[in-house]
Amino acid sequence: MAVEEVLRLEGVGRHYGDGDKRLDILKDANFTMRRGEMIGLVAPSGTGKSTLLHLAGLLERPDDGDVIINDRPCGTLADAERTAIRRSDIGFVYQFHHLLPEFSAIENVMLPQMIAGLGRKEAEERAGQLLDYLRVGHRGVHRPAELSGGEQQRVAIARAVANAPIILLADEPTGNLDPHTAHYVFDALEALVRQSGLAALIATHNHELAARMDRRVTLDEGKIVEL
Ligand SMILES: Nc1ncnc2c1ncn2[C@@H]1O[C@H](COP(=O)(O)OP(=O)(O)OP(=O)(O)O)[C@@H](O)[C@H]1O
Repeated sequence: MAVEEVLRLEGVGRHYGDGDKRLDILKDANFTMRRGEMIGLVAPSGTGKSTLLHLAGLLERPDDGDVIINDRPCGTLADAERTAIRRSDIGFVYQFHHLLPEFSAIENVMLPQMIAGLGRKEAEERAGQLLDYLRVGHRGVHRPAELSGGEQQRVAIARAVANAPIILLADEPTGNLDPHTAHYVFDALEALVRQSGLAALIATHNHELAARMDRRVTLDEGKIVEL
């Protein structure tokens, strides 16, 4: 694997159900993502975008082939090892923020760092910097319910990168926002990805946002195809 490659799907197959009910979502799917790349995943509903993100993020295992992260084949690793790689190397952003409602914005960004072993002071400092960078620092003491949709998503992005992952996987991160806010949140996400050198795979139905990414891929009969 070339040095800058951070993620590779090699001959990945994934199906649900068996017999008459078998649904092949991915079939011999191949894909490579390099450091610093921002890739749009644009495909019709139900074709397997979330499945692909779950496989790439080690939340699901492929039925065939392998997912290789930073040179490490992950398909047959034990659950504990997959969880460790997921925690250190991968950040997730979803359509809905999934922030913990009983914690403040800054605490939501501190928690993954403290779970990873960082002290409270250091975690708070990094969380504050990230929230400032995403222009939501002034809302740090507020709980998610007190924030706007765009602010909630910016906090969720800060949380996703809190442990400095190498890969960011996002499933419709602006899908729940009005067009203006979607652009604003995407601007913040893009700036962060560009500044940190992360590799990002972002599923979106928004063609304008997809056009701003370095590459676009789609799913076609179980294959990952460049657009
Ligand atoms: N656990 C499961 N068991 C059976 N079928 C499933 C399961 N998970 C997903 N599917 C099916 O696999 C297909 C792909 O689902 P997936 O959620 O990956 O699509 P998607 O492209 O992300 O869709 P959307 O854009 O609507 O979110 C769908 O037809 C879905 O119904």
